Amino acid sequence: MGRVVVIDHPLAQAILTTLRDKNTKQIEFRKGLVRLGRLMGYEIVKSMDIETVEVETPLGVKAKGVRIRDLDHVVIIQVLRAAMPLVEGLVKIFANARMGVVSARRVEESHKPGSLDFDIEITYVKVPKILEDDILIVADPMLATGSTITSVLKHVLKYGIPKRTIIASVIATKYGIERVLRDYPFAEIYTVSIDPEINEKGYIVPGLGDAGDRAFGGP
Ligand SMILES: O=P(O)(O)OC[C@H]1O[C@H](OP(=O)(O)OP(=O)(O)O)[C@H](O)[C@@H]1O
Ligand SMILES: O=c1cc[nH]c(=O)[nH]1
Ligand SMILES: [Mg+2]
Repeated sequence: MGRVVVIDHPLAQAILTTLRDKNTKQIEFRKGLVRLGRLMGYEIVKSMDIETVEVETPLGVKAKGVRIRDLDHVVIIQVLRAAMPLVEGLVKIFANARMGVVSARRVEESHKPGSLDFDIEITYVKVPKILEDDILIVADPMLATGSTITSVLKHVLKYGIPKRTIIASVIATKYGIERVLRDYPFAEIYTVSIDPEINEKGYIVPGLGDAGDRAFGGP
């Protein structure tokens, strides 16, 4: 069942503020995305099923604890290229995840007057088999028009239907979210902010600029 989670933890909001700042340089920008990936991982874990277990400590006594079974069933897909640092953070939490990549590009020339949407060129897809117990996390820091993520999901879900489908984004828009949930009503969108606008070039406003260019130093 679809839902939207805005991570309002002050640390996440502070890191996002650094990312938005035009004076933040490449290395700090990438580090910020890594840190947000880790925080997003914590937030996603909060929604996972937990079972109670018992272990024996070196003192020979029993201690009650928990096990998060879902941690063994995570599949992470990174959308090249801007998702790479975000995924570096996510795998610190989901160390055992099976992983895949999709290379997607917004075709800037496809932007038509009167429509926000872009055609998406997908040039490489490598996705592991997705099983019914899996939690699928598709990472892409920017969810602007939703053109990219809807195209990516179309490809990825051919590899199997998971128990949950999570989009891990940093900034989303209302337009993009509605588009994703219209096509994939079961999707769960995690984000740090929902920004109010998309400009005529398809950039989120106020946004943070071009995430790929800022993380990797140019187009
Ligand atoms: O919701 P949308 O309107 O589709 O926009 C979001 C996409 O735009 C950017 O990709 P871009 O094509 O710039 O590739 P890059 O990550 O390599 O820079 C970003 O990384 C998202 O994938
Ligand atoms: O604002 C935006 C929109 C899409 N992709 C980006 O990198 N930034
Ligand atoms: Mg880009």
